[in-house]
Amino acid sequence: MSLIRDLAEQIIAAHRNDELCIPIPQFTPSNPPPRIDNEAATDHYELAGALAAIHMGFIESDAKVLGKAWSRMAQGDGGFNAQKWPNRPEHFDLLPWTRNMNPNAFAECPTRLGLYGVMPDADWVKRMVDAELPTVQLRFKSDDRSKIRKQIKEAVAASKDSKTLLFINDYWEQAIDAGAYGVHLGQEDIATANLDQIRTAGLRLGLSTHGYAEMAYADRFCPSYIAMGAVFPTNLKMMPTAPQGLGRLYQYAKLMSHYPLVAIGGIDEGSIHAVSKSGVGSVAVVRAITQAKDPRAAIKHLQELMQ
Ligand SMILES: Cc1ncc(COP(=O)(O)OP(=O)(O)O)c(N)n1
Ligand SMILES: Cc1ncsc1CCOP(=O)(O)O
Ligand SMILES: [Mg+2]
Repeated sequence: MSLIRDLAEQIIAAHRNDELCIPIPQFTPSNPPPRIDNEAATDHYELAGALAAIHMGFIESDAKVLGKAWSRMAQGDGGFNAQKWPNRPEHFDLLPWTRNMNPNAFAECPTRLGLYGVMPDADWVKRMVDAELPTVQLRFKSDDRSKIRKQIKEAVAASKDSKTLLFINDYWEQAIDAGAYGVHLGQEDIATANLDQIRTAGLRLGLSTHGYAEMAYADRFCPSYIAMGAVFPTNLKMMPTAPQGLGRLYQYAKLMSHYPLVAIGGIDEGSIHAVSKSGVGSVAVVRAITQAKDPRAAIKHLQELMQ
């Protein structure tokens, strides 16, 4: 175990200043780190990579995926180098083929979806279409099926013959019926949605991810875009992981650069420039638009800052 600990310490030391670590509670005998050596790990690098990741504040599922990535990277390079960080699709065993060669790929969408407004109702969607926002999502939450249908119908009508691409959050069946451009689903939503139906209907599919394990899982579906977040704290949604921060976002964007990417969560005028520099082609915001004194002016400013 001491060799593994030594390798893990080298990784942590090499990446201390990369903004990949997020604060985690101090591990103590009564609060021990998750065990990462209890499965059939194939080599020291896998265990060391996972151990380092746990101590850098990655959740257990991400640490396991990272451990395997460290192992593949060391094998591919013919040796271990703590200064590197796994960031290539083959390190994470992502699909080897391109979208064009994958019969199960979802319909393509632009690589750069630009400023992406996630809006609470169809009236907000209309305002965004009028402001010529390139991408908008209707994220209307309700248990009332007729209200949902009406909201989706209005939002689709507003975006028809416009410059705006409209994604519908969650309600994939109604989105197909209404002829929306695309659907956005979270990881839990994938379990219950009929993805074949969405694909066959030709709708684009965006998937949420919150870390390495979810990105690797999302890749199996070859969605139209992958959303990554929350980058910063947000009070609009309970997130399954801590805010990921810019350091991780930059690594995620490098790894998934063959997909159209969307960054989301707590992004505002103060951060959108740095977020865009990660390489994502789109930045999704809620409050930066809906809580702005002048939403149109905010959109213009946010778009300028994204350049
Ligand atoms: C662009 C974008 N990214 C992430 C989400 C969140 O989706 P999900 O995890 O399914 O959560 P809900 O939005 O359904 O509460 C999103 N909507 N859009
Ligand atoms: C829907 C959603 N999914 C991840 S973060 C988020 C909300 C983002 O809202 P804001 O941009 O106001 O932080
Ligand atoms: Mg959802």
